[in-house]
Amino acid sequence: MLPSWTENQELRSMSEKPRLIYFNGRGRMESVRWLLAAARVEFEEIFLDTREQYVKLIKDGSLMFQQVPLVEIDGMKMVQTRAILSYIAGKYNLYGKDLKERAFIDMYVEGITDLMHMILMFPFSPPEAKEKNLALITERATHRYFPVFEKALKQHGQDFLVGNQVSWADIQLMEVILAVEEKTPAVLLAFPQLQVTRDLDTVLQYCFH
Ligand SMILES: N[C@@H](CCC(=O)N[C@@H](CS)C(=O)NCC(=O)O)C(=O)O
Repeated sequence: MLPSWTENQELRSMSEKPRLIYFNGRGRMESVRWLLAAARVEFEEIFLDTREQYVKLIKDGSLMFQQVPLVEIDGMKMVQTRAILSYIAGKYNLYGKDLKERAFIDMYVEGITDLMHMILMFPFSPPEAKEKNLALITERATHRYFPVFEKALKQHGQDFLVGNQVSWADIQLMEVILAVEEKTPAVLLAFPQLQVTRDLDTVLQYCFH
């Protein structure tokens, strides 16, 4: 007899490709896709198209908090985006060389996540709040978040934020820069360092050398 879907999950071994289970959209899974791509890890995706598929995962006990993203990796069923990302960053040497570098990566990533959260929530804004919320994203990017990264890159004198190699923070930064630019195309005009980072070649050459 063929194993059930749940049993089948348990049979997946450490050597198999990570499997990403989420809705067919960027959302909270997009950073996981970016980070795995930066680490040159191939992955599989399952898109949840129906509520039944999602409810089945809950009934199977696959979703610790009844929420996705779910990532099956190294024999684990991981939920909570931050936990998933930090596992991948740690595993693939994208999480600094010591605790202090890690602390800076964490601070940068948390700041980026706060900005990204505003972008994720934007489509759910009621029509009358859209303009105001878009203006707030641009204002926060321009005055609170991007200046921090512009200064850090300038002072550091490297193409990456922490230490002397690419990290999780650089990958998340690229993702958020592109996401804000998608909404406000001229947003990088006052940030020359970030324009360099946005140029995929600059950071990704460290990932794909
Ligand atoms: N803290 C969680 C939040 C996950 C979350 O809110 N997921 C949404 C989809 S993006 C969800 O599953 N919502 C269903 C629910 O909360 O019942 C994470 O970062 O992964």
